Amino acid sequence: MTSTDIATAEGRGAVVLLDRTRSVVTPQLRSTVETLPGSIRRVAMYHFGWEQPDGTPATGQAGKAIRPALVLAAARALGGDPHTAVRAAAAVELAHNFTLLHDDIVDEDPTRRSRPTAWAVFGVPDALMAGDAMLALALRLLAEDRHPAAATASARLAACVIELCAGQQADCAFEGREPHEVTLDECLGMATAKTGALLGCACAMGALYAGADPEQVAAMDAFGREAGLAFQLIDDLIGIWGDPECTGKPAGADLAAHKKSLPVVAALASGTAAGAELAELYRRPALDAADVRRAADAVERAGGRDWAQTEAADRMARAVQQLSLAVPDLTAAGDLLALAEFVTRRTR
Ligand SMILES: CC(C)=CCC/C(C)=C/CC/C(C)=C/COP(=O)(O)OP(=O)(O)O
Repeated sequence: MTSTDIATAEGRGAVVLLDRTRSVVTPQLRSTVETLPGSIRRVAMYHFGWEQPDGTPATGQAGKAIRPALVLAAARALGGDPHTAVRAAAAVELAHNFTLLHDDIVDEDPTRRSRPTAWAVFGVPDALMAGDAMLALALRLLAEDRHPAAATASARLAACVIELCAGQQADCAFEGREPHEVTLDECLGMATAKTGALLGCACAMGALYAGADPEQVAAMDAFGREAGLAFQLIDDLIGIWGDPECTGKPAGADLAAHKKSLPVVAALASGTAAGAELAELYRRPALDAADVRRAADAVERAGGRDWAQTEAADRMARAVQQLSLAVPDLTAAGDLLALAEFVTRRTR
């Protein structure tokens, strides 16, 4: 296999690139997860869709693999060999899945990737421990990697996970505040930490594995963060208006959970009558299906949906600007551009 086989989607789009990434990274990911002991292994194998809860084989969705694709594509864009970054790509995906396992517990989400969440099947303690073990696996993969960039990449991933935890903590703290008390700037900062940081870290790790200089690594990180914020904005729109067939979650799930997502906070901050209507709905302890539809309509009328779409496009423009600092000849960065474009037009 050549480096072209593993990280290029030129002319074929991000879907092909993500497929190729999964075909290269999944064997590393799976063999790493299979080293886990007993019931922790069982939970992790179920979470990735490789096994049923009883341990029999399954063919469920394992995730889109956006972050490992970014690692490989960033390495390639800067002249590195993506094959040398496969462990790093698997490490980033493990860290991402640690956050998903914990996030589902915190949010009490019943479904992920169109099946019951790990905590809903195995209970909170087992899902919690499987998440912890996944993070340890990520760091072990890097510790055992003999690539010269592995130690720096490991420190970067650890710092990123701390930032993710701070972002998640801020998100939880927002839930306990009155609707109008959360500002849009606070919310953008939270989303950058909770989501943007890991996409930035994935790009920076790819750059490190390509032997890039510190300025290029920083620009790659900034590219990933901006693209990550666009990704979160689209995720928030999907959380309100996503098709349950595609998302595997009930319509308006984020509104029913009173989430102060970016379109919601933009609507609440709009000073419009629709924003006030939304605030009134959010003060109710529980929203039925009709309330959820009214809340979605209020977000739209208050301009939250349009704002999020415009902001996502703006963040993508900033991402491309940063990318051009890391890779002045953007024709070498076609895969990264394809992935960035993919995250803003995805439906799940
Ligand atoms: C510390 C802690 C618990 C932090 C929580 C961070 C967190 C879960 C942020 C949300 C990020 C996000 C949009 C995930 C979906 O990714 P995706 O659509 O790429 O998922 P996939 O892998 O299923 O495709």
